[in-house]
Amino acid sequence: MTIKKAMTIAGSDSGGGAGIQADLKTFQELGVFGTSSITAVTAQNTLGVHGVYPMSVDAVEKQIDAVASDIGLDALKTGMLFSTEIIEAVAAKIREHGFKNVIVDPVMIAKGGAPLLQEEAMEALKTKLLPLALVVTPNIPEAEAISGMSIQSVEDKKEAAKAIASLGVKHVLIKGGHDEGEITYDLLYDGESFHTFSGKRINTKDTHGTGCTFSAAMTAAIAKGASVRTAAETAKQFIQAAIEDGIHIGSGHGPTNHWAYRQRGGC
Ligand SMILES: Nc1ncnc2c1ncn2[C@@H]1O[C@H](COP(=O)(O)OP(=O)(O)O)[C@@H](O)[C@H]1O
Ligand SMILES: Cc1ncc(COP(=O)(O)O)c(N)n1
Repeated sequence: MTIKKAMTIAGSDSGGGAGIQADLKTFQELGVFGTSSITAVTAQNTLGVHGVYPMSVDAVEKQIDAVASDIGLDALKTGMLFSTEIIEAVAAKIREHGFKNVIVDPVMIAKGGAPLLQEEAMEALKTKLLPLALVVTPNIPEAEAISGMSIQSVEDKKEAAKAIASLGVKHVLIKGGHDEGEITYDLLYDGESFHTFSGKRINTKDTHGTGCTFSAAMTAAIAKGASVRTAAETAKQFIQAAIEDGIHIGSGHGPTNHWAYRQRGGC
């Protein structure tokens, strides 16, 4: 049996619901061996972010090199990258090692409002990292920030997806968690056509780490050889199960249930 491998380059969430922790749990549940390069340590729980401690560029680079030179990877995702320097270092390492299946989750702000990406780092994200990505998975505020457009309708979402694709990323998946309505719609643009993934919106406050979990599930599926579209379908099912079968941890915005998808028979 050949084990497929995925790497996450992201921040650590001490509360276990988002960041590196969410990514590794998701990789594990989908049968993929997970590795990591930690970009920042956050002191975080379900009530919010209590501290952000970025790693040095050297530490981020060495973690990537250590994994690449020995273990290798079939896909990699990025999450919280925090600064221009870290983004530039990660982009350079992606090019140096020739990593192909790169999924960028452009994490900017935690649900409680704490910044996880410095404002001035947006330019490096757009010009250095996105051109190397197979997929980028912004939520609606992130898609607005990257495209510079306001998103009020499905047509706006499509225009924003096209604008983001023009930065050089092959697939744009705009997540619909921040929309309103009984159904969530996630929109995938592959440079030619649009495809929508929908699910029942769950009325819950426990959505901490949904974006990280979604992009990690896509990364695991792509590591196993799925197309971007099939990977998005898997990720949608994974996150739907994880939100529906909530585990109610902590007194604020709790994490989702990473076991749920496999317990329902997915793998
Ligand atoms: N309340 C909810 N019920 C069902 N699905 C949700 C809910 N909130 C978010 N999702 C789904 O979770 C995934 C992450 O979405 P989103 O919340 O937009 O990302 P982020 O965590 O990056 O802000 C998407 O597939 C979205 O449709
Ligand atoms: C270390 C870290 N990375 C990412 C997020 C975003 O979480 P979400 O997926 O809920 O937007 C977070 N809160 N903390």
